[in-house]
Amino acid sequence: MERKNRPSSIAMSPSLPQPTVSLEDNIVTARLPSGDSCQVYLYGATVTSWKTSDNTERLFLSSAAALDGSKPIRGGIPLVFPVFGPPPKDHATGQLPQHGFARNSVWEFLGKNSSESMNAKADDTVKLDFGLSSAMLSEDMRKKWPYEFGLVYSVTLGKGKLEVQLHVQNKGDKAFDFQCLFHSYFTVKDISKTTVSGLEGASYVDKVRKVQTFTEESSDIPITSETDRVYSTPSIPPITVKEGGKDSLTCTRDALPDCTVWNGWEDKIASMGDFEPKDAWKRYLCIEPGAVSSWTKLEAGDAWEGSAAFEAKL
Ligand SMILES: O=P(O)(O)OC[C@H]1O[C@H](O)[C@H](O)[C@@H](O)[C@@H]1O
Repeated sequence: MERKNRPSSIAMSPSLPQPTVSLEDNIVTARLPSGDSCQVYLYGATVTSWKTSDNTERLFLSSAAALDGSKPIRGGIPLVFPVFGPPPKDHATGQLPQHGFARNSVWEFLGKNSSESMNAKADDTVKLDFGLSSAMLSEDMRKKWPYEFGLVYSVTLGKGKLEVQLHVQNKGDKAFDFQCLFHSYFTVKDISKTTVSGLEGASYVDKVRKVQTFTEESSDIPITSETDRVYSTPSIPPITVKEGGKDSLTCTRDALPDCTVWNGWEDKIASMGDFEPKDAWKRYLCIEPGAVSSWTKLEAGDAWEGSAAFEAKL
């Protein structure tokens, strides 16, 4: 018997606009139907751009940043692993470069995962995964840090939001210590009208005042001179950047007890060859969530995960 084409009894949901993701010239670009977008270089898995739907660039990127893989990218979100700052000479990371090797290694793009596939109504986030393992390091770097590891770095773009998450796995047969941090450079309109709240009561190491430890007394910290502080906030409250008294960005954290607040101010920025334009110290602030005030020990076979979510408010 001849079968007639009949309209399907299953109602087809109208197709929703989807996030787009492209990989071109070793740069991954993601865009949401809302207009939010981000860009990630495979070099360092460095997020170099995060734009919200109003087309506002939320990350500061130096116009003199090396984007050719010759040195870490100045601006965006360089990833610090397995050591923050100059490595202590008496530690297993002692031979590594400042801030480790993650920001100057070429990562692999592992693919995207949009929320649409899990929930047909949601088309407003896309997760980009990047991988780096010991086998991908140069021989020189493997000698300097001879541990077997696997990193998965996930960057999730949402409406007005960007979340970064690092998963660290010890794939070898000996334990290792690490530190990690998201070295995020945010744009601000005017540093003299910018304050940071959420750190009252936290202890901090002040690198400008020759590495002394203090307790933060201010509920709203103004940035009025060179600032380079590593705050330790075990209770992990949200941190808020305010501009002209209004919330412009919030940062919530998971498993990251520390946060560096850095602005090099006029003289230090003048001495940094890859930081341009020279007056841009007035228009950026680094808020760097991480786990850096002590070492995280990862036993053979164990894994660890930490994340930070940034939400644009203005
Ligand atoms: O020049 P880099 O190695 O990228 O470091 C830039 C800055 O990173 C962190 O914020 C440190 O706390 C600062 O002391 C350092 O100056």
